[in-house]
Amino acid sequence: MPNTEPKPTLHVAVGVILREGDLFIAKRQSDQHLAGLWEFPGGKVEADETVLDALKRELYEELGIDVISAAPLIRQRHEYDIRTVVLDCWLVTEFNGEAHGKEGQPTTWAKIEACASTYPMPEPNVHILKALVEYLDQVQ
Ligand SMILES: Nc1nc2c([nH]c(=O)n2[C@H]2C[C@H](O)[C@@H](COP(=O)(O)OP(=O)(O)OP(=O)(O)O)O2)c(=O)[nH]1
Ligand SMILES: [Mg+2]
Repeated sequence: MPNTEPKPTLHVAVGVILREGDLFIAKRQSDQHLAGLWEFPGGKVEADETVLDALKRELYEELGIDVISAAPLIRQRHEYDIRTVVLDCWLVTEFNGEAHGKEGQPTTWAKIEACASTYPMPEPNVHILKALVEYLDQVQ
């Protein structure tokens, strides 16, 4: 029978964490949507939160870091078969603590060029990486 449930839209706060040219990425776990792909850490924005609040909460919960400085980079919408996501991506350039996978997820610092190739990523992340490279070209 076809699924007639309306497709949910998730608003997701996403942290593009940059340190000395490398990005901090995490592997999605086997029980998650898009399992096995590498992502920029983050998670759903709750009803009572700003995106920045959600970003800070998620990066503390997932990586144990305190965000000091972050700025909006791109908002990328993508339709999956089971859901639509609105990825509200922020560039994080200053934080306290040593980022690590607090929830047992594999993590690594990766070169920008290795993201989405050596480390396979979800489709919309290609647009996020493009926005990052364009932004860095402007400011450097
Ligand atoms: N965090 C994150 N999610 C991404 C990225 N690219 C991408 O398509 N997504 C998708 C995967 C999921 O469908 C959705 C995030 O929702 P989720 O439900 O997995 O979020 P979560 O488990 O991390 O959230 P939470 O329970 O921690 O609040 O966004 C990305 O780079 N980072
Ligand atoms: Mg998450």
